Amino acid sequence: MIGLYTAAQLRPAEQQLLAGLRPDTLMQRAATGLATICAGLLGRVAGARVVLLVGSGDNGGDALLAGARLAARGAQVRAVLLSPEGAHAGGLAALERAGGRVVRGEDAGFERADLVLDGIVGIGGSGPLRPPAAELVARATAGPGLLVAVDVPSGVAADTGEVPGAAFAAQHTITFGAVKPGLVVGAGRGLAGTVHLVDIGLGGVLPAPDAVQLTDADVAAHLDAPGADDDKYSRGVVGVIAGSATYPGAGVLCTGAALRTRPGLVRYAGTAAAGVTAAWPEALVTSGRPGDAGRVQAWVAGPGMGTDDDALSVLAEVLVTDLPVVVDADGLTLVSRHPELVRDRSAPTVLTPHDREFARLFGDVGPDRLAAARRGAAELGCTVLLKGDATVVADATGRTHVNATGTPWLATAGTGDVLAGVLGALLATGLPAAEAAASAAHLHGRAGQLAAEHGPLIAGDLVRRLPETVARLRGSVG
Ligand SMILES: NC(=O)C1=CN([C@@H]2O[C@H](COP(=O)(O)OP(=O)(O)OC[C@H]3O[C@@H](n4cnc5c(N)ncnc54)[C@H](OP(=O)(O)O)[C@@H]3O)[C@@H](O)[C@H]2O)[C@@H](O)CC1
Ligand SMILES: [K+]
Repeated sequence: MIGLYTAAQLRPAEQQLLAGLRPDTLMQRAATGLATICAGLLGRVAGARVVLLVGSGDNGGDALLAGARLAARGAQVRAVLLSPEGAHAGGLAALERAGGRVVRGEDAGFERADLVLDGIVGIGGSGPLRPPAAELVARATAGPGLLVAVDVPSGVAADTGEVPGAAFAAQHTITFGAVKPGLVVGAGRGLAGTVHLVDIGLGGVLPAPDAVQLTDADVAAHLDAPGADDDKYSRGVVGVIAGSATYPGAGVLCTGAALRTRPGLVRYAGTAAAGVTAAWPEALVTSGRPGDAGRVQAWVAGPGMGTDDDALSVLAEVLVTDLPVVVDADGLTLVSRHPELVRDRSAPTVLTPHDREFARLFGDVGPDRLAAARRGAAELGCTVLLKGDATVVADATGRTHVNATGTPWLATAGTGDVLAGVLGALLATGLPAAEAAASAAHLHGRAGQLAAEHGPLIAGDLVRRLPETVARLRGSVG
């Protein structure tokens, strides 16, 4: 698991660690890591042209100290100071001792730079990047140099990923102590590039993280192979309510995804029964009501089920049970009209909205996607899986996951139906709702990445690739 930490969590941890150390120890560690990674990115340091963008806080100090190390190895380092009187004195002295130069913006030589290091603002930033900084960023990023952000790309809110104005669009972000949420979620994710974490020794003093990202190993732990004592019932039976006689596709995809994730038993109830059974003879189907389907351990309800009164009564029948339920797509539209169906439940419910569905349920998502998912989960006492470039899962206690897998190719019809089926299969095994939802998002993203290796993908490709995805995840942990 990778912990994500806000500035308010990091600062006291840094102070606690510093209590037993020389005051500049952490900055020196940060700068050493920064210079080492920049050197690796440059390949050849001697003669490389490096430009530093330097704000007046410690973020600028990091850039200056790393620049000094690169200059000492023969790089031609120029520093542009946004506020000459405020620049970090120790960093400036070190840079000049190593042969680096302070220049005006117009003399920076951005057009010939090999690497631009953004030390304008880090976790101390607030609000949109001010005009002088924004203008410098625009000029620096128009050149050919590799764009590397120190700790956080300037203009990105470290805690949330909000980007309220201009920002440094980094190809790499070298971050210190812990990954910040803003590097992996929301608009900030798209500006951070590849994130490199430099250990500055905070490990023993960090509190519980603000949010976490699952790794392949975390998810593989939930995908164990059947044991000798397992039968088709003990693996968790999923019930699927999706699709219709006219549009059976959602039922076919959702049922297939559930079968391909945990091939135990999948029951289908609804008017797409004939289409589902034609595609998946392994599923047990009924064209009747959910109550006619037989016993299940979890329900998935919603994809393509419609939003009329019949659909509402079917959804209500499932939501009054004391079983875990995933509500997706049309089911979410119905819940937005009847939130009490979810609020009154005591068994776990997972809602899986995209932004427009979320807005109908809880109001606009806004720029802080972590806060939005938590707000929705608290409001209805459920787990919210907010789909996006980086899907966010929050439960009613505020525990939050940010998904780390996926590909833009997943933005195609039917992939949500597949995710719902995967999630239902994991929920039916008895996993807590938040773990099931976060693991499903991870697995779905990995299936998308695998399918995309073979060219443009459609939702059915995800279903086909699920067994291999599961095998790879399990294989990755030996
Ligand atoms: N703490 C530690 O132990 C360690 C910390 N480390 C490093 O320190 C960094 C945090 O340093 P920090 O606290 O000095 O804040 P920082 O990010 O440099 O920002 C302050 C500057 O930004 C400016 N500014 C603000 N908003 C702005 C805007 N919208 N647009 C433009 N400017 C804006 C603000 O200007 P002012 O408001 O003062 O005029 C001030 O100049 C952290 O990210 C990491 O890199 C590492 O070395 C590891 C050890
Ligand atoms: K920065």
